[in-house]
Amino acid sequence: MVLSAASQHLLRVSRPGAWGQHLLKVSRPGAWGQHLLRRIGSVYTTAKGFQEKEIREKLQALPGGSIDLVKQESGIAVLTVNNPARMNAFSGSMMVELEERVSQLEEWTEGKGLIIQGAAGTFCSGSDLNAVRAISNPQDGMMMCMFMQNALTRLLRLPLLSVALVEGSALGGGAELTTACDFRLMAPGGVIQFVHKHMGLVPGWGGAARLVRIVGGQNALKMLGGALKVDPEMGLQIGLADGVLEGSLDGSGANALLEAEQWLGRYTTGPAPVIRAIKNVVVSGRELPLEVALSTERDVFGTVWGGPANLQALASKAKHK
Ligand SMILES: CC[C@H](C(=O)O)C(=O)SCCNC(=O)CCNC(=O)[C@H](O)C(C)(C)COP(=O)(O)OP(=O)(O)OC[C@H]1O[C@@H](n2cnc3c(N)ncnc32)[C@H](O)[C@@H]1OP(=O)(O)O
Repeated sequence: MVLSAASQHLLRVSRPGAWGQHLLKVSRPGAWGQHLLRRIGSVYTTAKGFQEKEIREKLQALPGGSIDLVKQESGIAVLTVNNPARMNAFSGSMMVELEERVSQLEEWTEGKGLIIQGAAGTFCSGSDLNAVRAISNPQDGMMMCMFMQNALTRLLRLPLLSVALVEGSALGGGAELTTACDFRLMAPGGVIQFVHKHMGLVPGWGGAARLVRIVGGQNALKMLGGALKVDPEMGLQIGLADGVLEGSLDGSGANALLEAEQWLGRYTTGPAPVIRAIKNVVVSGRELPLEVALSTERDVFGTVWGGPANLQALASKAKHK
């Protein structure tokens, strides 16, 4: 089997066994998520021609809106794409803020889940077209593309179970953002649409690569080639949507967010180290070559075997003579 350069790199970086010694020294299972991210690292680095400092400064100079993050005691964080005057389109500074929020979440060792929503009852209409015009030259466009691919890849790799709560429109880069979550929940009337063809584009934030892995090549081709408007019914049918919400009775987003938290709660109830370990073994199974994934799974197993949750479960299930 011919391994890609990336897989060969991964095998070198994470040769089976090497992680075992290192990970067994890792005291806090939560730290494992950071370890995995560090060892796999960002997709693009300076060594690969990515001039992060320069593009970050250029994006920062394109203001508007915000990316708001609330980390709750429950272990579920809520990230809000907040630019309602522009249908929550991403300004340049919002792209920088997204990366900063991902960094905060990478350091949040008590976290178990993440819900991403848009402000004012709509999700996100992609890049702010005004910002896009300001960086429409090839060099800046490629750097923005790499900046967002790095941020969204790290988002999907977080040791948190993540949900995109799609109310209203998720268009272009907004559609791509939904694919950087583990799950998508759609509210009645919600639409996910890869409008890139209408812009003379293809996805650039990694949305095509992730979409193929979610819905398969044929469905991805139809969605991109036809710029299909995926509603909740179609989303369920093709596997893009993992659930459809009852919807807000009063039109506010509050009920939808509560519904999404209740849905996510089915999968995040339990000790944070165990929930985070579950996401980590799925990330490695999803992204790493089999033998590396197996040894990674063993290493993660080693961080919870005999841990507080395991010992407590054993004690409670011990057969009392
Ligand atoms: C790799 C990602 C890719 C890239 O970076 O190249 C992109 O994401 S490109 C952007 C792709 N997104 C779009 O093409 C969506 C553009 N917006 C729309 O189609 C509509 O606005 C829609 C369907 C989201 C909402 O339509 P509606 O009629 O309900 O509202 P308006 O169109 O009147 O929008 C209200 C207000 O928001 C402004 N707006 C909406 N989307 C954007 C955007 N992406 N960039 C900048 N501004 C946006 C719109 O201009 C209106 O502003 P106003 O000042 O009131 O005219």
